[in-house]
Amino acid sequence: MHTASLAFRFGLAELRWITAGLWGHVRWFHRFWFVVVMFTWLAADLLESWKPFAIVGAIALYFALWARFYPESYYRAISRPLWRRELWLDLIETWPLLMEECGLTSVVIDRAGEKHLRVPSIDSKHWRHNELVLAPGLLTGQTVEDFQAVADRLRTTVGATHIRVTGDLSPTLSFTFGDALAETVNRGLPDAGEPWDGHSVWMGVDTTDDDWWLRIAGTHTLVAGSSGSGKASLVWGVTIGLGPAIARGEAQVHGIDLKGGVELGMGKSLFTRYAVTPAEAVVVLEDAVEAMSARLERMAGNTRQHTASTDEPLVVVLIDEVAALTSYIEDRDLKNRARTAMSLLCSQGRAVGYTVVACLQDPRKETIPNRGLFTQMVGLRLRDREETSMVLGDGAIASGALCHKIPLSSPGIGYVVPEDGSEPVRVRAAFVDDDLIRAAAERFPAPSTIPVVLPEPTEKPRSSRARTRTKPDTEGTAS
Ligand SMILES: Nc1ncnc2c1ncn2[C@@H]1O[C@H](COP(=O)(O)OP(=O)(O)OP(=O)(O)O)[C@@H](O)[C@H]1O
Repeated sequence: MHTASLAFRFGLAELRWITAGLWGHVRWFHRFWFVVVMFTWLAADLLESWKPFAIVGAIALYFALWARFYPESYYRAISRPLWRRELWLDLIETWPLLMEECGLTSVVIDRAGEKHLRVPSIDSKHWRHNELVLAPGLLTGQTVEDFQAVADRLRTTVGATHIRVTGDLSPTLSFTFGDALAETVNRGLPDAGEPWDGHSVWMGVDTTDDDWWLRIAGTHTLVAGSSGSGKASLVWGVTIGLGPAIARGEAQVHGIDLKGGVELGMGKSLFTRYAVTPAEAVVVLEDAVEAMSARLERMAGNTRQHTASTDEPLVVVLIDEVAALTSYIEDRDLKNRARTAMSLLCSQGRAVGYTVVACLQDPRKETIPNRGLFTQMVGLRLRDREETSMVLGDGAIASGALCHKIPLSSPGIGYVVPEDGSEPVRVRAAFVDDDLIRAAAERFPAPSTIPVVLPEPTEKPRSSRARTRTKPDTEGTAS
């Protein structure tokens, strides 16, 4: 009895699915359902048979079953092309109105005094996953900036979730529909035997649902994001992504955690060097500068580009909350030494396999004076337009990289501006949980660690001012 009731409920659920599928088809074909019904009716009448209805019904049922049991192939073969076509037809129908409403048309008066509305043409169009990419032709006197200025109006009218307006001489409009980044992406443990290309690590997905690979070697990366924006996913994404290379000795990560070890402590064994205080951090940075200089000397005249190997590994200096080192500490000497060492690493380390990945919350010039030496920027959620501009630049904002518009509910989402200056890419970093960090630390420990040895405190030479102040005292004693 119980089994029969279960079977009945299962059958009912299936029937509901299939009916929904059939209804979906009726909706898809709503533009010409009348024609289908008329032709079927006509055929049935001519043949004096019910068979045409049965054939049309069977075809609809076939598609409904396909959608039910093979939804992915159905989506690729049927729903997506139909949806794209419908959207495109709507867009070209409303394009002149859209251009006019956004102030992108112009009026010309011919010799007879008649007014003619001129509308930017659509010179080309293609789809890239869920992105519709259009290349409108500019009217005389128009610039790409004219399109960038009304980007948000274009986006909302078209019904897209995001828009990027890029290009120097002519604009390219990329409308994103749906959000491939809406769902959290989870990171898994990399395969121990996974070969490493020596350059990049997998970090998550981009807006077209492609893999996002962050370049690490040959570039210095600054990650900026407000509190809770998901910087930890970046920090651990880089470290765990390099895990197999760390375990093989092809990469070393020197971890500097200026939150006192709260962030990096859990995966300590992944780091070849590990520092939690400003004094230790400065030792790590200065030692890295020294080793980098030695490598520079070794490479001079032999090769111009470093290749990561077990003899000469890629060294990633990973700094969480870098402002605590370059700005917030009171010890001026440490602050200046840290700034100098970071500047040297950033200006000379790229070609010889020394690279810096630094995270911070506040991207102002005062907190990170050597910001300009970072060649690759990742902007997560930021507080305002000004902060976005500081991290990614005004050009990226105009192209649609709006870090200050990333909602609080989307940690890990951000924009990357690669060092080649190409267009900003919207990305979502894969989420890393504590269990994964522990598992990675266990599976990919650094083959050797180098302890951070603080120099013995030396007595400071007394300044002339100090001497002046003590003089009356001495004199007083003498008298
Ligand atoms: N990539 C991600 N996908 C989904 N959720 C995430 C992601 N990264 C982080 N989160 C969630 O957001 C919360 C805050 O993230 P995280 O600790 O990384 O922020 P943060 O920028 O490092 O903040 P703070 O600077 O204050 O330490 C986490 O507890 C986690 O639940």
